[in-house]
Amino acid sequence: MHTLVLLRHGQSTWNLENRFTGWTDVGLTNAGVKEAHLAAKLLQDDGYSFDICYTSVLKRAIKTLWIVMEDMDLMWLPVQRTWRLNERHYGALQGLNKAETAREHSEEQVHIWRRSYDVPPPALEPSDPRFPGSDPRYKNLSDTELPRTESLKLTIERTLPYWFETIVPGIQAGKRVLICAHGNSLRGLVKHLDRVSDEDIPGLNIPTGIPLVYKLDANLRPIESFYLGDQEEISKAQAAVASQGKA
Ligand SMILES: O=C(O)[C@@H](CO)OP(=O)(O)O
Repeated sequence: MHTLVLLRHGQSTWNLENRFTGWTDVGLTNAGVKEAHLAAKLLQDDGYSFDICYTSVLKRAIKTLWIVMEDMDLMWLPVQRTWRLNERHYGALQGLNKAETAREHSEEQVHIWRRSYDVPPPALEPSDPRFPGSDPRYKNLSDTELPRTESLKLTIERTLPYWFETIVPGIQAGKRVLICAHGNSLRGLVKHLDRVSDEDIPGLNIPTGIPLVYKLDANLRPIESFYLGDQEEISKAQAAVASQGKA
């Protein structure tokens, strides 16, 4: 049996301001830092440890991972950063307040943009400063890889190749893996692991800073999965994420 832990970064400044974030590289709030410390404690108290960590190239996930590694005295572990674990690119919605957007375009429309499987938000123009084309961290991406917007489907299409080519061989070789990433890049991974249907995926919300443990069989099929911590608080945190798109 293999153990895999998924962790969404702690609360970011734009989570707090309820803004569509996507590839915008915002930092953690003090509450987000606390969440990362608590995640480390939950992992340590239950005896988890890791051999390798994966994260995105966005500082809210990297910083969360650093805190967890430091608290667990695992700062020596190898860390691989990849744009393929970045948050889904939110296109022209990046920076807008979710509740204001719901008031302007309706809650139904915002729910479709946030949670539908294959409807991408409005795309950015390449001349838009939010387009990642001139950011040095993405200089090796091809024109087709550089997103102007992403649905969950498109996010999964760039995340899963990394999962299969890089992460899976490590797990199969017996490595205990921690993936510290984002709400929607992790929703894509959970959709794949749990075979969640396109119809059911809108109902899946991943809270910030709470370790999600998967026990996987030899074929990497889930035997069980569970969040660490107070289950009532976790349900509340999931409901709070779902309601961020209310007017
Ligand atoms: O804004 C975002 O990038 C994501 C995660 O914070 O939001 P949502 O939960 O609305 O997909």
